[in-house]
Formats: sequence, C-alpha cells, structure tokens
Amino acid sequence: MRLVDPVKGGWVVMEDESNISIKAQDRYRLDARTLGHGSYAQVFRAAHKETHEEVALKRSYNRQDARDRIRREIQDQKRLAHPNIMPILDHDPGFTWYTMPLAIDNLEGLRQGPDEEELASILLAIGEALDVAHQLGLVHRDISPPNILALPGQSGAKYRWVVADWGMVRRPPDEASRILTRTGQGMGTPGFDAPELSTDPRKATPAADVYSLGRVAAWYLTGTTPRSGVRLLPDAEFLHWRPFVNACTQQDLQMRTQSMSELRRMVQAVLIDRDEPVPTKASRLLEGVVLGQEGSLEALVRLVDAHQDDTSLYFDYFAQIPTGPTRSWSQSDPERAALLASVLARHLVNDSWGDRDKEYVSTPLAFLHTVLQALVSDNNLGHAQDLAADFFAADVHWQDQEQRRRSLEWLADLEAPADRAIAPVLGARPDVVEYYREPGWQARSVVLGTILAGG
Ligand SMILES: Nc1ncnc2c1ncn2[C@@H]1O[C@H](COP(=O)(O)OP(=O)(O)OP(=O)(O)O)[C@@H](O)[C@H]1O
Repeated sequence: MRLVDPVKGGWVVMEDESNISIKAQDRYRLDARTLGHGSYAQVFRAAHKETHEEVALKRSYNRQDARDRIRREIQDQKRLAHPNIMPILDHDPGFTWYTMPLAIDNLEGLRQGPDEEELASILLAIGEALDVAHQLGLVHRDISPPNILALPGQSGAKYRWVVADWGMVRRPPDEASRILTRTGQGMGTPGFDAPELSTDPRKATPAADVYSLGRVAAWYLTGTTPRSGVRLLPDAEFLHWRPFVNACTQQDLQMRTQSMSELRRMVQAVLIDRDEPVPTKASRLLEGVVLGQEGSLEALVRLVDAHQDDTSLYFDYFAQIPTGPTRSWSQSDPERAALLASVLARHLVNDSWGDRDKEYVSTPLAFLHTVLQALVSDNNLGHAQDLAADFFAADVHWQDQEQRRRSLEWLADLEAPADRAIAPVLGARPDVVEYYREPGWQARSVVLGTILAGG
C-alpha cells in the first residue's frame, strides 16, 4: 500500500497496516465504557498493562477512511511538540490506535461563564500552538469548543488547554496523501467552520483556524453557538472584544486576520483596551477623531453608548467631536446619533455643569444642533423629531443667546416636510414657544411662522 511519510515527505511504500498492527488490548486494559466516539474513532479510558498508567486510547473504526484519518492524526500530532497540543504517548505501529493523556473535559463542558482572563489565556495558548502547526504548513480546520481539551494544569494553573482531534488537518500541497477532502465537501463544526471550507477545504489557509478561534471567543463570551445572520456579540456587551471578534471572523478571507501571531497581538490589545480608564480612553479616541484616525469615531461612539450615565464623558468628550465628523456620523448612523444626542441633551437639563466655565455650554448645544440639522437635511425626520424635543428643552434651559440666534435662523429656513415634523414638538412646549417667540419673525414655513411670530 502506498503511504506518505510526513517527516521525510514524498511517497514511500510501507507494509499494509494490518500486518504490523498491534492490538490495543495486547498492551492496554480498556474500560468497557467509551469516553466517547466521533465520526472515525472511539475513545476509551485505558490502563497500560505493565506500568498501569491511565490514559485515553483512541481507536479508529475498521473502515479505510477512518484508518486514513487516524493515521494522519497520529503522524501530524507527533510532529507538533507543543505544550498546548495534545501529545501522543504511544501508538500502534500500524496506526490504528494511539494513546494520550486523559482529559478532564473539553472547553464546552468546562465553560462556567464569560471569564475574560480565562478566555484571553486560552486564546493566547491555543493561538501559539496553532502558530507552530501553521509554520509547518498544517491547518487544523476543525477548531471548536469540543476539540479544545483540558489537561491538569501545572504551576498554579487549573488547566492546560490543548488542541486535540487533528484528523481533519490540511497538509501542505507537496505532502498531500490520500485525498480526504474534495471540492464542495464541507468540513469543520457548524457555527465554527470558516466559509471557504465549504467550497474548497483543500485550499484552507491559517486564516480558516483564525476564523474558528474567533467564533470560539464569541461563543465563550455569550454562551451561545454562533448562527448565521445573528450578531456574534450583542450590542453594548463585551465592547472591547468586538474589534477582535470582527477582525477574526470576517466572511471575506481577504478582510480577515491572517495569522495566529496577529490574533495573539489583538488579544493582548483587548486586555489593554479593557483596563484603560474611561476618561483616558475617551481622550485618546477624541484625539484620534480630531486627527482623522480611522475607527476612532466609531470606538468613541461605542464607548459613549456603553456609558450613558457618565455625564462627564458626554460633556467633556462626546460633545467635543468637531462639526465635520459629527455631521457625517449623524448621516451614516442616524438612529444612534439621535439617541445619543438625546442622552447628552438630557444630561444638560438634568445634571450639574460642575465647575466648568458656563460659556463652554455653547459647545454641547452646538453639537446637538449639528446632529439635528444633519438628520433634517437627510430627511431622517422621525429621528429628528425625537431629538428636537430634547434639544429645545436644553436650549431653553441654558438660555445661551448665541445658540438661540442660531436655532431661530435654522427654524426660519426650514421647509416642508421638515417644518411639519418640528412644529408639533414646539407646539407641545409652551415654555419653548415662549423662549423663541419673536414678534415680526420671518420664516419660510407658514406653520412655524404662526407658532413663533404669533401670527
Ligand atoms: N484525551 C481524552 N480524554 C478524555 N476524553 C477524550 C479524550 N480525547 C477525546 N475524548 C472524548 O472522546 C470523544 C470522541 O472524541 P473524538 O476526538 O474521536 O471525536 P469528536 O471530536 O467528538 O468527533 P469528530 O472526530 O468526528 O469530529 C469526545 O467526546 C471527546 O471529548
């Protein structure tokens, strides 16, 4: 039978495995109950007959494809000496079974909640192990919570996490042996498998493992198996993990994080990001917005969204976003812009301005007005109506004459249908009408003229 020797590479002729195989029972006492079974093998608890060492013994089913898989698993796993890769302790010279340390359980069974420290240490360890495999041209292709097993930990660590189940591994093209995968034949675990594996798994790159590990991270944080069409991480939760999960799980291969070393760098950045105090982070992001750094505005908006009770975050950072970016953000994300601007307006009405100089209140008022103008000019009139009520209340509350003049100028220019969206908001607040009313005031809109000029 023709088989590949992965160490030397190339094709070599070896004896048929049935001639050189040793039965597992000749060397080990197998527990009658299995630890479990997969698509090509069964796993038993077993004890060595002489040393009495307890191990897990994986034995392939008596089918050619199953034997091919376990042979591949043994050969590749043996090459991968890394503390976070399941070691092969002993194996049949004919490659029909092997032994490994007994695992406590897998990640699926051991997850107790979203422990971010634990997640980061798992990602760093598994990422490093997969990097070693990738350097050898091996792509696992089936990273999922059940394939990440826990061995007893050392030096104070509870567990040593290891990547197991290397039966789906993709070898470099020059080492390809019997074809285990064909174009169009999907592989991996649903919810965790990279999209490109369903078209041509033979072309899988390290980015396929990056994708799966990114999905594992999302699963770990939420406790739910990823499903297509459902956001991996819900809004406003684990915000600091979102850039990491997004970058790793891009459907488009070109847009995705390509390597495990990059993935590991991002995990470290997540922890730094998480531990950075909110004002420091807000200040850094605002500076990024002013300098036009990509992603800064989005990150600042996410921060503000996640801390809606933080008055100083709204006054000192959010409201300081310059007019240009404020306008374009309000046009590209009108719903969130209206919502967060309303939150700022309510802080202006309900909360203390503290020891800030009173004249600086013109900045948040102008910011609110910019959002409102952008919503109206883009015909987002429902959102504009919602924000207008809070904006007018803040304007009246602060009585800033400069802002009053700008508000009136803007109202004077409003035309249909925007005027009909704004008029009822004014009509509902006699104090607002009173504040803006100006005899003889001229407006394009008849309805606004009637309300504010008194006739
Ligand atoms: N070293 C081990 N110690 C304890 N249990 C193990 C060990 N290795 C595997 N198992 C358990 O044995 C079962 C079968 O594992 P196996 O790797 O054959 O299949 P699978 O991953 O479930 O399926 P497939 O290989 O088809 O994807 C799993 O439930 C796994 O948790």
